[in-house]
Formats: sequence, structure tokens, C-alpha cells
Amino acid sequence: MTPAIIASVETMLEKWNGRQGKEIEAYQEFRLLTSEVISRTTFGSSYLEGEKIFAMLDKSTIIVSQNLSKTRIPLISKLWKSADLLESEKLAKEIQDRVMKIVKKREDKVVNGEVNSFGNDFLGLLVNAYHDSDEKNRISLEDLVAECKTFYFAGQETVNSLLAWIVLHLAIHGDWQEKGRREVVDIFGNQNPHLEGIAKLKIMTMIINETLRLYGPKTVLQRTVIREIQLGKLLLPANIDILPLNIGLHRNPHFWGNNVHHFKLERFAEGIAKATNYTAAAFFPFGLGPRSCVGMTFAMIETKIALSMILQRYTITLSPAYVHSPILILTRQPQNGIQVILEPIDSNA
Ligand code: HEM
Repeated sequence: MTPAIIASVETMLEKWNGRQGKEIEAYQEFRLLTSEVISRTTFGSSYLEGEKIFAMLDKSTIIVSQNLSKTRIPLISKLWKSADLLESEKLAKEIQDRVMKIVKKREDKVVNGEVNSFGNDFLGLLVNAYHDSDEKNRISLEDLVAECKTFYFAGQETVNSLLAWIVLHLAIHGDWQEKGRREVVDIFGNQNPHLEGIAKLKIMTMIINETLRLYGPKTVLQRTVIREIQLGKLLLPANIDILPLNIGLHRNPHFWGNNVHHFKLERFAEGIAKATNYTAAAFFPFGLGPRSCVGMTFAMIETKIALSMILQRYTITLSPAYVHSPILILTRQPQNGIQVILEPIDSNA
């Protein structure tokens, strides 16, 4: 996993070589990076192979978030479908066809004798489970496609946004950028990051946590109430969906003090438990309980590798073109992008 992430970051950095001192749009840059990382590590393919799937998932996400809070009348929605719903169904079918092509390619390699297994990456494990001879362990085609879609989306867009918001904060808070860089150079010198060193990155962990608190990509969780339950003053009936917002707790002065909206990463200096005064529900950017994010460790490692390699090479300043405008499209994204200027470290010396 680490070599594939490093190779993807190197590709991005090579492209940046010609853009030194010029403005770049970080959100778009990280979009390519995170798409490449998830394609390589999870599906054993390249960004280009998954490009259409990412584009269709993007469209589908916009439709879902626009319709999230609209009321539906069950019988009517069976008889009449809105343009959005029809478009969603068309996209779902196209995504399924594309994913199936990738799956088929993997199966064909085994059938043609090119390789003797479906592979050990995530796609390989899924294809294995789809062909499991034991019916009890076998997954359906629908499940296989749904899992691939989840990983394409959950694995890309989240880290994309997180990296972009971190770069914004580091561009504004030059002192923390410098401290983060010093830590990276102390641990890795000018070598590529490695897992042993990544585990020692204390300041970078604080930077990531404070960004996740203020601008965590996933602000809304989804839960279904399975039986009537009293929640504080509310009596929740069975069979309703609720959307708990972690952002409300992440920005609650009761837990975080009067400077709750400020980027103050000192609060994480002694870890998450201390920062939250041992209240697990005060900080849960990756969700809570048995359905919490399965990609958390992956996301943290990817973020730390990308940031380390950037900080080793560049100082980041905010471009005057930047306009702050976060928007929620299932994840929290910078509507107008994040424009920054990168100066190579050597030329500053
Ligand atoms: C900064 C990065 C990320 C954040 C903030 C994040 C956050 C979340 C959150 C809040 C949930 C819902 C948890 C709940 O309902 O309790 C979730 C679920 C999930 N995430 Fe992530 N995630 C990130 C990165 C990733 C990555 C890189 C992957 C895959 C490689 C991934 C895969 C998943 C999957 C498969 C689920 C669904 C789990 C389930 O339903 O059981 N996530 N994530």
C-alpha cells in the first residue's frame, strides 16, 4: 500500500515541477491524487480506468445531496419518477456496467491462465467472495458492485477534501506549517516516508485532527431507528432515518471552549481522549460504533504520506484569488477550490 501511495504522490509532484511560484488549485490536484491512490491500491488499476466511474459518482452525489431533504410520498414515487430520479437510475446502471467491466477483466485473466488467482487487493477479495464455492460465504453481484461503488466514493472524495482543507489551514497558519515541516525533516530527512516514521508524526496528527474537527469531510452519518427509543427530550418512532451531524458536536463550545471555531491544534497535543475530556462522542470524524469508517487507518496514512512529501519540497502560501466557500455535497468541499502558491524549499534558503 505505502509504495503505491508514494508513487501516486510522486506523479503529482512531478507535475508540480513546472508550476513552481504559480498558483495551483489544491482541491483539483488532490482529486487526481486520491483517485489514483484508490484505483491503484484497491482495484489494482489506474485512475484512467476508473475515470468515468469517478465522474458518474460525482454527478450521482450531487443529485443525492440535492434531494436528501426532499419529502417523498411512497405510492406517488412508484407511479411517477422525477427527472433527478431517472438520471440517478441511469447513472447507477452505467456505473454498474463499468464496474462489471473491471471485474470481468480480473476474471478473464484467471480464465486465460495469465494469473492463478483473483489477487489480494480489495477487488480480488471481492471477486473471490463472489465465486466462493460455499453458498453461505458467497456475495451477490449486487453486493459486489455496491462495495466497489462505496470504496470508489468513500476512498476518494473524503481524503481529497481533507487534504485540501489541511493545505488551506497550513497556508494561513505559517507557524504550524513550519513546525510540521521541521518534524517531517527530522523524521524522514529528504527520504520518502516509511511506516515506522509515519507512526511518529505527532504534530502532523494534531494538524489532521484539528482540520477534521473544523472541516471534517463527512459531517452527516446515517442511522435507521429500529425500535421506538427516547433520545434526550425526543421520542423517536421505529423505522425512521435520522442523520446525526458530527459537526454540531465538533463545534460545541461545551466541549471545545470559547475558541471552538479557531484552528488551535494545541488542543490535540495530548491526544484525542484528553482533548475531548474523555467524551468519545465529542469527536467522531470517522463515525462511531460498529459501522464506523473501515478506511480510517488507510486515510490517515495516505494523508500523512502526501503532506510529508509536499512539506519536504514546498512552502505553501494562500493565493489572493482564494474565496472561502465550503459547501456540503455529501462531503464538505471547497466550492470555489483552494488556490495556493508553492515555492520550492531550496530557493527560500
Ligand atoms: C478523511 C477520510 C475519511 C473520513 C473522514 C471518513 C469518514 C467516514 C464516516 C463518517 C463514515 C460513516 C461511519 C458511520 O456511519 O458511523 C465512513 C464510512 C465508510 N468509510 Fe470512510 N472516511 C474516510 C476515508 C475512507 C477511505 C480512504 C476508505 C476506503 C479506503 C473509506 C471507506 C469507508 C467505508 C467502506 C465506509 C462504510 C462502512 C460501513 O458502512 O460499514 N473511508 N467513513
